[in-house]
Amino acid sequence: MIMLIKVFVLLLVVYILHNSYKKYKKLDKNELKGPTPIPVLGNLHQLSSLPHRDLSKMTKDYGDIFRVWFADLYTVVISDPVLIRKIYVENHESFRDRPKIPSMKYGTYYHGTAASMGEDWVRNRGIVSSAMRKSNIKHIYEVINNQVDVLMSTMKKYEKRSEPFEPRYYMTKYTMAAMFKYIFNEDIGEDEDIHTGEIQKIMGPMNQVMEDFGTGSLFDVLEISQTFYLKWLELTEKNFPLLLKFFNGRYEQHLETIKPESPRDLLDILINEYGTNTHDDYLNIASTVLDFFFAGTDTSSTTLEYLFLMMANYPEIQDKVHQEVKSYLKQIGKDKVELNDRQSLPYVVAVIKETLRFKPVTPFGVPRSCVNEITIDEKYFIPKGAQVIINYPSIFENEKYFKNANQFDPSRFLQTTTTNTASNEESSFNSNLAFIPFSIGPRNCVGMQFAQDELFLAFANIVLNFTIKSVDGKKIDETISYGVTLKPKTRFKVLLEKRLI
Ligand code: HEM
Repeated sequence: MIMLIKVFVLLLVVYILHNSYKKYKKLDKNELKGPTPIPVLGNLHQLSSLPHRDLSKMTKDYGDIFRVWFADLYTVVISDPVLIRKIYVENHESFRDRPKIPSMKYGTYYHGTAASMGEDWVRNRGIVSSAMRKSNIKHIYEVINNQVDVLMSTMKKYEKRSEPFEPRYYMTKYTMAAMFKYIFNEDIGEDEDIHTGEIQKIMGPMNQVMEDFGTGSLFDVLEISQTFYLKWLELTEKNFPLLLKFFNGRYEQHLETIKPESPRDLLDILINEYGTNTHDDYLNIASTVLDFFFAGTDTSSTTLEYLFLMMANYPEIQDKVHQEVKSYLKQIGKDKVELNDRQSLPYVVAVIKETLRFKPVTPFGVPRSCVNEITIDEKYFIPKGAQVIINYPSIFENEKYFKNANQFDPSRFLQTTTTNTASNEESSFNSNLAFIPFSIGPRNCVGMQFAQDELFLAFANIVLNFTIKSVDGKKIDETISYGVTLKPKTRFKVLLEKRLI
């Protein structure tokens, strides 16, 4: 027994020595600065329940680009838009991959859009971008527009009954129903309960997956446990199989009824583009569909939830939005906002942008990985395999780019100075070079346009029709809680009053 303990202690000492050597050895003369790590945990012990805040504080000590150790994962944190451009745009090829950690691998095995790597990603991204173009703007618009009608009808019922309305529930339903229609050509009834109907079949397991390993697990970033953790997920994790089962039902139905020459929805287009010959084709289609649900529902619905919160807390801004929409529609003789009205409603767009800035939903976006060692600007060395994350809240709170950054002030987006080098689609939205909620470069958010359309149509029509007020006449708590998305800590309700159009 004593012998056994001795062997164990010896192994532990060797492990800690080896682990420390890895963390303390000098990598390069241009090595990034960062807080001193401890063996095994690295800097994890320095992170609280709001890690983006802790990393923002570290920016003050170590600069706009620094390194932290998430246990054994060397991580580069960037908080400066100029550096992000150098990395994500000018050196895109060196940073286009995702970290090879169990939670990224499990489930999709690096298939689809969000988790694939290298040339596979180039092909997948090409297919999904082309599929989105083929499903054409008019179709996407119709999908979203119909969901706005359903939403307005529901909200009117709440308003008539003077019953408090819960934005989180209905904004989830709105973005989920839009996704169901866009991907499966499937209608979600106005009366369907998201906790018991079709939506729940995907949302339940999806939320559980995000809760279980979406925000990272120690086993994910400890080298010694990675193989075991992946195996453990494969053997015990129950939600991803449920997601695949849900997808399979739709996939089989589509295969039986598809007419390749007239695709009905995104799934038909993906089947046409990938084909159905190999298991890889199947995994790419399944993963792409699940990526859209994971990346494209909670992000948009949480932003809409924040829009309700901000409108209730800033009634004068809400009135200004209403006035802009109302007087414009009066001029052109309409009673509903459509997508082609966007150019004529700059304040509506400014309020959406300011909400994305003031309450960013993705604290770190989706992490990237460095493919080959590289030195940026001849002074920032990034080793091969390093994880790279953007600290979005830190950029959006930077006074250098956003004056009076701690104030909710949509008017900052009315004075536009285009000083960036982004693509046309990006630069028309990112009028301030630091305003990059959808990331930048070739691997930015593929659903950026979809999200903007969803937000614009819902928000403009809501504020046109209703006054949003807090239930008790006081300000609603603006505190956030950390997760895959940053959400309002309190699940709030609002009162809706009818506006005279
Ligand atoms: C407010 C809403 C949204 C925000 C703030 C947002 C933000 C982001 C960010 C920051 C990334 C990471 C990009 C990178 O690696 O640099 C991303 C990726 C992605 N987003 Fe969005 N997103 C939103 C809505 C959507 C929607 C509606 C969809 C689908 C229709 C979508 C689909 C995706 C996909 C598939 C990726 C992975 C892209 C790739 O790896 O090539 N997102 N998003």
